[in-house]
Amino acid sequence: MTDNPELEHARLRRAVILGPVIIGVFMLADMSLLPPLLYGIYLENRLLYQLPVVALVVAGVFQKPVEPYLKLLFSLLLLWLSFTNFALIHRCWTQFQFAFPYEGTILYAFFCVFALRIPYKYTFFCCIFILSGFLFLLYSNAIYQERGPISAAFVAGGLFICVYARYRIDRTLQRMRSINSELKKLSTLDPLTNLNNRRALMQSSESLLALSARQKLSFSVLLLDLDDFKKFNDYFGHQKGDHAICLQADILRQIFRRQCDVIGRYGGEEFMVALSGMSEADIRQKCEEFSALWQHHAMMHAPDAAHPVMTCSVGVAFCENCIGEDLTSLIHHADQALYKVKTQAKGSHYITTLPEETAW
Ligand SMILES: Nc1nc2c(ncn2[C@@H]2O[C@H](COP(=O)(O)OP(=O)(O)OP(=O)(O)O)[C@@H](O)[C@H]2O)c(=O)[nH]1
Repeated sequence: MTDNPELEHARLRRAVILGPVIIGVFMLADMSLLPPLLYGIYLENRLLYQLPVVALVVAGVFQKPVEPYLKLLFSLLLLWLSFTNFALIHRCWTQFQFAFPYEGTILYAFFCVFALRIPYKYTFFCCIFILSGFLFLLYSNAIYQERGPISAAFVAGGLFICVYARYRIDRTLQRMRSINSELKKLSTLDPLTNLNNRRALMQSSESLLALSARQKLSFSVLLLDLDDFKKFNDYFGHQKGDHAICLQADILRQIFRRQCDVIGRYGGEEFMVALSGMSEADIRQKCEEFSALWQHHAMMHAPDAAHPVMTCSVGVAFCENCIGEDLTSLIHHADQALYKVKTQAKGSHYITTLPEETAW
């Protein structure tokens, strides 16, 4: 199982190419067993009815527009191969009283279901059709005579194994996928706020910085830290503290709405935002909107805090041209800017423009 659809598709192409090779090998084996009288109808069946369809399917697998229909295509291929095989068995019997072997039916099913990975539901319906076709063939002609019932049981058993094994494989894959996505979520999300955790935040910010440098866009790092949060926690308790942290996350989501904006929890009550392609004036406006939203919520603060309601300080490192900048140094500049706000005017913001020149 892989999450890479390109790799999966390449594997499928290799598997489907294997199909005609296997049919070719079986043709050689069949020809060595068949009475020469049957060569004509055998070759007609394989070369005129089966191989051209297999070749069409192989060609189809290499066409992008066919990709969404591959499951259906492989199911139709399985039905076609099985029923043309039944037609051959029928002709060999009615024209020459020769009981052509039926085992190929099971091999076609195994190949299409497991190598070409026809999903369980498609497999189920295909196998019902194939088994019905085989039973009809068997009981409308006395091809395998007294071995008829055991042949029917063999085909039914083979097809049942196909359906059941495919069902188990699909279920296991489904469970693995959901466990995988759960693990991915756990490894990238902060459980309290559902924002990026520090690891994911750093990764996404690094990618955004690289992209901004390539596209010659501006890049900014914002560090946001709730003011006097220790006092808030001490006065109202940790649960209320958690509530304030979640509100901070909600406010950040409301302010930084673009898909490319990276928001995450940097640690404790400190958050970080990485923005691309925004002017210094845009950033300033965002910081003001952010403070205004905290004012709007008017969350009561501890009596000994700097402000009567909860506020948040913001330190920003802004660079118009971020080619050659590295994230750690930008975070360091944002942290210094935040320190200035904390020591001089909690609840406001400070922007450090790189190369350095500062503005309140
Ligand atoms: N409730 C809660 N508190 C947290 C969490 N993470 C960190 N804290 C608290 O956040 C507080 C941070 O305190 P400080 O770093 O001293 O900062 P501060 O009190 O906000 O002071 P200034 O930053 O100078 O305004 C500590 O009391 C931590 O226990 C959390 O997930 N939940």
